[in-house]
Amino acid sequence: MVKIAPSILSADFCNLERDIQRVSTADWLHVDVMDGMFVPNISIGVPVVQSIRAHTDMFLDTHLMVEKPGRYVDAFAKAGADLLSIHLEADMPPAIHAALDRMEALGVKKGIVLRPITAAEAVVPYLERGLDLILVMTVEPGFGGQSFLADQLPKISAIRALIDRYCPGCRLEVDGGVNAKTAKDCIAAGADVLVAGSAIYGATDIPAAIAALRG
Ligand SMILES: O=C(CO)[C@H](O)[C@H](O)COP(=O)(O)O
Repeated sequence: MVKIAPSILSADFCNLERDIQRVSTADWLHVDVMDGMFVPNISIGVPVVQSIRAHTDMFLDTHLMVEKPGRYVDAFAKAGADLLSIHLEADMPPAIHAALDRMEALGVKKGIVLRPITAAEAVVPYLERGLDLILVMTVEPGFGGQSFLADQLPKISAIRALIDRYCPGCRLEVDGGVNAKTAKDCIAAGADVLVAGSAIYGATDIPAAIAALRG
């Protein structure tokens, strides 16, 4: 069953509670945290996640686009994130493993993320530790509203094969430029969680847009 995760990066931050309610037919809420260092944009941080948690029961799928993400695992877990995903490019492998260990200790679900430049094989050292999610970026992280990078589809297929073999139960998420058309390609390649910002918040009929993404 494919899960749809609207990205609140495309919401109106002055009306965030309203915009979260508007996507209540979706499965997860995707929260993009950007530090202005790992990516050239700054979005939201711990206090906003804490406020969101107080206003919704939706699963908070929290994507940390920050350098040295291990520094923030405790704070986001305490704020109420259900899942934290961290970029493999954001620190050295021992520090990534330590951050994942910490998520496990805190009882928060754990994920890893790949920028478009990072090869599928980079996930291999993490597979047997029982990840909850692998996120493949299909745009350069940092901004919503970009075009889907179709050259990432073979990577999605390759990671699907690795998950099926070594990490069953791990979700495979795609983020960036996902719309009703590209969603079909992502699902065909093996994705089972789709993040979408513009395609959902830019639609006049949001429940219909969410249904269209499900296929
Ligand atoms: O992580 C992101 C950007 O770094 C966003 O979640 C992503 O780009 C979603 O926006 P859109 O669907 O408009 O492409």
